[in-house]
Amino acid sequence: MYCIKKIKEDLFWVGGSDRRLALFENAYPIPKGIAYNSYVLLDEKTALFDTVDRAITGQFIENVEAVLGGRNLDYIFVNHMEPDHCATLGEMVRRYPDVKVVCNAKTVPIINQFYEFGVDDRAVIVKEGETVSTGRHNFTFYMAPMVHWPEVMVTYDTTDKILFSADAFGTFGAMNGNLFADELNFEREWLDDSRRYYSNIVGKYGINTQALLKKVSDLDIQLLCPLHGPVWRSNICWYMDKYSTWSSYKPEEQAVMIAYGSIYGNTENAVNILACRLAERGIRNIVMYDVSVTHPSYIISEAFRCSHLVFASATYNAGIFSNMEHLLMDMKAHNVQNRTVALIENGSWGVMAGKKMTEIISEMKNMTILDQTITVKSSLKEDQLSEIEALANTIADSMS
Ligand SMILES: Cc1cc2nc3c(=O)[nH]c(=O)nc-3n(C[C@H](O)[C@H](O)[C@H](O)COP(=O)(O)O)c2cc1C
Repeated sequence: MYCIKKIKEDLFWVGGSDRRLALFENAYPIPKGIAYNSYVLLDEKTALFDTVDRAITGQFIENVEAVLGGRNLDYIFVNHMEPDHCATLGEMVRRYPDVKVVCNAKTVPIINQFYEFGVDDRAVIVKEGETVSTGRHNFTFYMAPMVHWPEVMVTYDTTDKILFSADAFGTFGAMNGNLFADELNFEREWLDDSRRYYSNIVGKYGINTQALLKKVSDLDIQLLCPLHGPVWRSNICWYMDKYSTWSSYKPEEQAVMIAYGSIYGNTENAVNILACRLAERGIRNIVMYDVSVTHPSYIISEAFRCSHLVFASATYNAGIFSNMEHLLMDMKAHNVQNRTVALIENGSWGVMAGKKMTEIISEMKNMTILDQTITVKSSLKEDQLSEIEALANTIADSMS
């Protein structure tokens, strides 16, 4: 049976959710599932805004058919050609053989790479600022390269002030009946997953995201329709501000995140003591992660949130404990920058972790590494507690 939501008189959500998928992009855990949004407009011409992932094909086809109610599909607007949004494009073309595909020039070769149907004859190729009309509605296009593939564009409905924003403003999380963000406690229940989605999926492309935000900043947006997660009809500026902070790599909060890699527990013991000393200096809401337990996507997301990062690692085969090394390389790849960093290293015969961590972090932009790296030799001793106190003082001072 179809499962659709009416958004406006003539606009319907025809997407669906997957709560079985363990890893989004076969990389990122999604314990709360993922939604694939797609929208049908019933104007003088009918239009479909993007399609969905293969996993929900059956539901999607029923939804589109139900909304169209026997009408033909005239247009498919392709804002993004990643398979989680285009896997059912071929099937739509097969079912609606006269459909025109509205896309930009960069999209055409990608469609032809993924599909055999040959889009050239049916493509309506649009450029920045051009307009396509479906009757009452007029649509203008803004290119958003690398947010988060090169062909991405966003589509603005100048009639009803709706922005179809592709992957921008998306989030992990299945839709559980409430389609609109104002029906959810977004800040409490969704913001962390939204940040984790942005930082891991698009985070590398902050400059591109900033460019898109600039382009859409003058638009009157009454409705924000991303391809994942809830639809926004209020508080849109608040959410865009979050995107602005994340994409400019500014810390969202003055806060401390501690990540440690420990085999036998002595490095962990050192950061536990440091966290207690930080708390005594009035630092609240300290977060701490064991890099062997917590998936890096969560820690990267926290690095986008927090102003101060502490990395503590045992030495491992003359290098960094492997999970910590992986995390730091991942952070570098995601362009984490503008943070204050403190380091703790540990080893039993040739301590190398601090030097190696410094090398990786130094290659990241504008990272201030405090010159108070603490070296633990196997286990922390009484006479090193003053070093921990001193590091806690430095971190606390740099936060005020
Ligand atoms: C596989 C392996 C490789 C190690 N390689 C080194 C090394 O190259 N240099 C060193 O000083 N310690 C090395 N260690 C020892 C640990 O770094 C050291 O015991 C440290 O104190 C462990 O801290 P933890 O209690 O937080 O796990 C290695 C340990 C393991 C298990």
